[in-house]
Formats: sequence, C-alpha cells, structure tokens
Amino acid sequence: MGAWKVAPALAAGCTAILKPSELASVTCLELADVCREVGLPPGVLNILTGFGTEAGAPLASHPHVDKVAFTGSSATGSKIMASAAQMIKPVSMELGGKSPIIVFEDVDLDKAAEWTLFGCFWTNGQICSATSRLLVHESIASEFLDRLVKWTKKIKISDPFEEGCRLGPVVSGGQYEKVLEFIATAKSEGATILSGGDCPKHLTTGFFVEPTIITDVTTSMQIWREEVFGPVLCVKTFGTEDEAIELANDTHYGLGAAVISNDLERCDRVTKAFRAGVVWINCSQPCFCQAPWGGIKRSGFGRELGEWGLENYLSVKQVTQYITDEPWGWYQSPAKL
Ligand SMILES: NC(=O)c1ccc[n+]([C@@H]2O[C@H](COP(=O)([O-])OP(=O)(O)OC[C@H]3O[C@@H](n4cnc5c(N)ncnc54)[C@H](O)[C@@H]3O)[C@@H](O)[C@H]2O)c1
Ligand SMILES: NCCCC=O
Repeated sequence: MGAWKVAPALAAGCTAILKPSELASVTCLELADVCREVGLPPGVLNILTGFGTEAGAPLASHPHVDKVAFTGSSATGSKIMASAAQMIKPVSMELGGKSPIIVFEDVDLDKAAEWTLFGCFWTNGQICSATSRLLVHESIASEFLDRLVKWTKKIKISDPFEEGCRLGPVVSGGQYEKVLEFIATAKSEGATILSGGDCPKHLTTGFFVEPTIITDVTTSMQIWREEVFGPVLCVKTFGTEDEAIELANDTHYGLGAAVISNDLERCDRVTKAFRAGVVWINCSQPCFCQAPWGGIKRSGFGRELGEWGLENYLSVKQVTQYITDEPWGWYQSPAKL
C-alpha cells in the first residue's frame, strides 16, 4: 500500500515521508533500500517508523507537510482529518469497508463458491475491500452454503512459507483476539457458526483463525455492520434483485462490491445501483494499477492508482498573461485629464 502513495508522489515531483504501520515497518524500510539502490537522491523519500500517536499524529498536523494520503481504519482517518483541518491541509482517505457480494440463482455454483471464498479469505481477510457480506439467492442458498463449506474445508491453513498455503495467521495477537471476539459476539447475538469459528486444531502457535462462515445473521448484528479484518464471512439470503441491492447498500461503508450472475444485463443494473467505489463482476478482488481505487461514504474519498493517483499529488495553477499592447482602460487615465 506504501507504493500506491510513494510512486505517484515521487512521479509528481514531491518529496515524501512514508509512515508505515508499526506492525509492518520492515517492508517499507526495504522499499527505501530499493529506492537508494536505484539512485533516488537522499531526502526525497523518508521513512518514519513508530506508533500512530507518536509518529503519525505529529506528521498529520505538521505545518510543513502539505498533504496527507492515509490508508487505515475509518476511526484513525477521522482523527487525521480533524488535525489536518486545523491547517486546511488536503487529505485523501482510503479507509475500511464491509463490502457485499451478491450471488444470483443462475450461477455455476463451484465458480461462485471459489470467488466468494477468495473475496473474503484472501490475505486472511485482512483486506479493506474484502467482500465479507454474502447475499445469496434463497433458491440456491442451501446448496450454495453446502458447497462453500466443502470448499472451505479444502483451504490449506499453514505457515505462509509452506508450499500451497492459502490462509496464514492474522497480523498480531491483538487482531487475533479481536476477530475471535467478533465471532463470539455474533454467536451471543443469535447467529450460527456454520464453519470455522476458532483457531485451527493442527496449529498450536501463531495467530491463526479458521476461515469462518456465519449464517442466521440479521442486519442489526455487529457482524453484519462492522469491519472484522479477518477471515469471517457473514451470510444473508434474498428473494429479489431490489432486495439484494438494498441489503448490499445497507452499510456506512462504500468501498467494494461484487455481483456474480450469468445475466450480464442484470450485472450492469446491479453495478450501477451499488453505492461503492470499486465493483467486481463475476469475480472479487482482482486489482489493476491502471484503474482508480477508492471508496465513498465512511470508506473515504480520493482515488489512488492510475492517472487519478497522480492527481492526488498535483495542484493546478492558473496563469493569465496579458498579451495586447492596449491599456486595460477600466479607469480614466490621468494622461487624458
Ligand atoms: N481503502 C483502502 O484502500 C484500504 C487499504 C488497506 C487497509 N485499509 C483499512 O485499514 C485498516 C487496517 O489497517 P490498520 O489496522 O493499520 O489501521 P489503523 O487505522 O489502526 O492504523 C493505520 C495507520 O495509522 C496510524 N495511526 C494510528 N493512530 C493515528 C493517529 N492518531 N494519527 C495518525 N496516525 C495514526 C498507525 O500507526 C498506522 O500506521 C482497515 O480498516 C482497512 O480496511 C483500507
Ligand atoms: N488489492 C488492493 C487491496 C487494497 C486494500 O487492502
């Protein structure tokens, strides 16, 4: 995510300070090494590691920082906006999400199952655009859920360095506890844990959470409304296209959304109706560096990647040059008195 900001900032002619997450600083320090190796002059890219309150907050409010481009949670984004506002400093915000995936009744069940799992469990569910709310047509729900569980059981959960690993640990002990707490709350609110819900039995160390599927969810439950940032999929059924769209848009967030159907006209209608910045048709998560990335509502504003990403670091300057020899003539010239 650091490169999504650093590359366009440097291409636009800015110098940049990259403040990585305190949980993932080393990759950004490696990026700095690569930049040094390819001859980027000293001082052009600077990496400032540290905690949010000690390193991030002072940076966001510093009078010599002209712009803040932030990726993180909506709660932190809101704090950064408040401090940047004191300096009338422009910001762009790539924040959290609770994205829907709608599966219609005309799909190939196995293909749809694989995209549904990939959309939510890829990178262990730690992806802002994870399609973590499944809306499945009621006529195929039972068979589709059966199929999902079968596919889920085949996911290899292991040390990410092991060949064939498809689900690794979440980023920290804190995040691990948070994900299990979400699952426990869902259970206590009356939802059913259809699959997973715990740490895998074969892994005794590491912050592993089983890929988890939760059904019997209502729209007021925490698991439906809040971002988990872990491998947890919650499921609701729908009867009509309108109902599916209403449920999909029933969120404060607006980052991603996916529709799976063999009817491309329907996909087009649903794409237009989604209140989200990034839409996938018959897939979920593929991401291209030429295409604009960003959300609406509490998922943030501004776009990264492609030409839109460059715009984030540019400011248009209007220049007017007076080119005739004639005087302006608005005031009476003293020479004519
Ligand atoms: N929209 C997107 O493109 C996108 C991409 C990736 C992640 N995300 C979101 O990021 C979140 C997960 O990342 P996280 O756990 O690192 O988020 P986070 O908000 O906890 O932390 C993000 C960064 O903000 C810093 N920070 C914390 N408090 C701060 C403060 N008061 N002032 C300035 N900086 C502060 C942290 O040190 C960290 O570097 C999820 O909500 C996810 O959806 C969004
Ligand atoms: N593939 C893009 C992911 C961005 C957010 O986590």
